Amino acid sequence: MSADISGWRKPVRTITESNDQTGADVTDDVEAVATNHDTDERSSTIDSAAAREHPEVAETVAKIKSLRKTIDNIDGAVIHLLAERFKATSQVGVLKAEAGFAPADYKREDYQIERLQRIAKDAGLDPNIAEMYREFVVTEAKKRHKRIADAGGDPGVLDVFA
Ligand SMILES: O=C(O)C(=O)C[C@]1(C(=O)O)C=C[C@@H](O)C=C1
Repeated sequence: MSADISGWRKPVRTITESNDQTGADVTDDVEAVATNHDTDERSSTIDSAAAREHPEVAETVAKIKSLRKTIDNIDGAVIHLLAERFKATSQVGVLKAEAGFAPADYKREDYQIERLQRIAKDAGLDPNIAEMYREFVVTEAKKRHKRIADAGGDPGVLDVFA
């Protein structure tokens, strides 16, 4: 069974391109600023074509493209780290199910919250982002613990267990 990720995608979007922006900032002067009318979110495709068509922003496009390489490297590393984290928590889920422990351990979670808040502040990261991350991974880990327990400790119920 493969994971159903359809819920993670944005629903069908009605996007219209607008070339008649009147605002003062650079993006408004650049063509192909599209607006998603479901969310009112504006979007600009920043690529080589944009740089060719708008030489006045070519330097900015080049800087963004360079930063995107770093962003892609970081995203790849984060996915690898998440894979290792979920492999470890799934093993914890099996051990908990076998021993009859509940999926959650709130004392452990309190320690994790305090620790990650401290690390985030030291690292110059908004602690709210650290908490959003923690809440996401721990909630998902507990859902998997429950699925394993409901299957009598069999991790085979998970889509991926390595
Ligand atoms: O450490 C545990 O007991 C786990 O089950 C792992 C984990 C986590 O994802 O870090 C998940 C659920 C618990 O409430 C606490 C922590």
